[in-house]
Order: sequence, then C-alpha cells, then structure tokens
Amino acid sequence: MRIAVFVSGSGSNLQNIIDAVQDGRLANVEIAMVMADRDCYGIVRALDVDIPTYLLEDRSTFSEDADHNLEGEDIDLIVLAGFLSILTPEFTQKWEGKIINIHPALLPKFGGKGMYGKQVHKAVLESGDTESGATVHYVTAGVDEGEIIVQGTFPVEKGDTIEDLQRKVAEVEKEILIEAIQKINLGL
Ligand SMILES: Nc1nc2c(c(=O)[nH]1)N[C@@H](CN(C=O)c1ccc(C(=O)N[C@@H](CCC(=O)O)C(=O)O)cc1)CN2
Ligand SMILES: NCC(=O)N[C@@H]1O[C@H](COP(=O)([O-])[O-])[C@@H](O)[C@H]1O
Repeated sequence: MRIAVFVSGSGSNLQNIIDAVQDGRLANVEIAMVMADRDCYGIVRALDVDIPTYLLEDRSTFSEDADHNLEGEDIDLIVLAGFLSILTPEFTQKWEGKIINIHPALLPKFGGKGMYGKQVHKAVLESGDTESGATVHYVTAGVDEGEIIVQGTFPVEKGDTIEDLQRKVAEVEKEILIEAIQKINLGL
C-alpha cells in the first residue's frame, strides 16, 4: 500500500509511521511522499529517510497543488498527521474514502474548525471530562465529521495541564494511527 502523508508541525505522527514501516509493524506499506503546507520539522523527518517531500506554502491552492503531485503516483491512502489546513470539498470528494486524519480528542467531542493542537487540550480540561483520548477518522468536506475508524482513551486526572494531555495524547496516537493504517491495509 502506497501512502502520502500531509504534515504541518513536528511530525511525531509521521515519525511513528516511518518507524512502523522500518520495524515491520506496517508490512508492505510504503510512504511514497510527504507534503507540507508550511516549513516544519516534519519535512526534516521525511528528508532524513529520503522520502520525496514537497513544501506547498500557498494555502489558497494547497489542495489543488497536492492533487497535482498525487497524480500518477498510485497512492492508496492519504494520512493527515498533525496537518492544519482544511482540504477543499473538491479534494475530499475526489479522494473520498482514501483520506484519514488523527485528532487529539474523542470525536465527535472537541472537533471542528478552530479545534487543533493546544486549543483541543484546553477545551478538554475546561470541560471537566475525566476521560479523553484520540481519534482516527475518515476525512470528508466537513471538519472532523468523517466516520470514526479507531479511538483510544486515557484518564484525565485532577491537576493535569495542557502539557500533560499533550503527552498522554501522543502515547495513544502512537498506537491508534498504526492500528488504523494496518486495518485499512488489510481491508478490514
Ligand atoms: N476537509 C477537511 N480537512 C481537514 C480535516 C477534515 O476533517 N476535513 N481535518 C483537519 C485536521 N484537524 C483536526 O483534526 C483540524 C485542522 C485544522 C483546523 C483549523 O481550524 N485550522 C485553522 C488554521 C490553522 C493554521 O493554519 O495554523 C483554520 O482553518 O482556520 C481544524 C481542525 C485537517 N484538514
Ligand atoms: N486537529 C489537528 C490536530 O490538532 N492534530 C494534532 O497535532 C498534533 C501534532 O502532530 P505532529 O507531531 O504529528 O505534527 C497531534 O497531537 C495531532 O493529533
């Protein structure tokens, strides 16, 4: 299975996929390309292992530019990994059922436009919820509205900070993203 990974940030989820391919947890999966909508450390991680990488900085045309780069590459799955731009309806329609995203909360709670990174953790803490987690879902034109594939949970403890949630989310994401990709890879 050939996958393309879209990034905007540190690329910890991309690194997790790279590691899983290299150690055999993701057998017969190839990261064919990485595309970024801004200069970010995710690009460094991709270049370190010689993955073809594209920096598409014009946000107004990212979906169109990304689609152009995907043409003829036989991509089976697009993974949004810490990706922060909203893809156009045209793009999500063309690639329907082939785009997944990882979100740092238990959707459908704490999702939608404006809900990314620390904003999500802040909202979870302010809600008083005693459980949170992360979600891998299919991507549609709406933001964070697609069918849920896998979720993982952790307890939110009294006194937890945004940084505590970031750490706990990262641990759960390491598991569920690989589980989701493998599930799709196996046609389950
Ligand atoms: N069409 C879709 N595009 C994207 C989806 C999706 O479900 N449908 N998921 C997001 C990922 N995401 C949450 O998991 C998310 C990312 C970004 C935002 C957001 O509000 N972004 C800001 C801009 C932030 C920036 O560029 O620094 C905005 O659009 O105003 C919300 C949710 C990826 N794309
Ligand atoms: N709504 C999108 C969103 O908030 N994505 C979140 O960005 C973080 C950094 O990812 P990274 O380290 O892989 O770049 C991850 O926790 C991911 O869930």
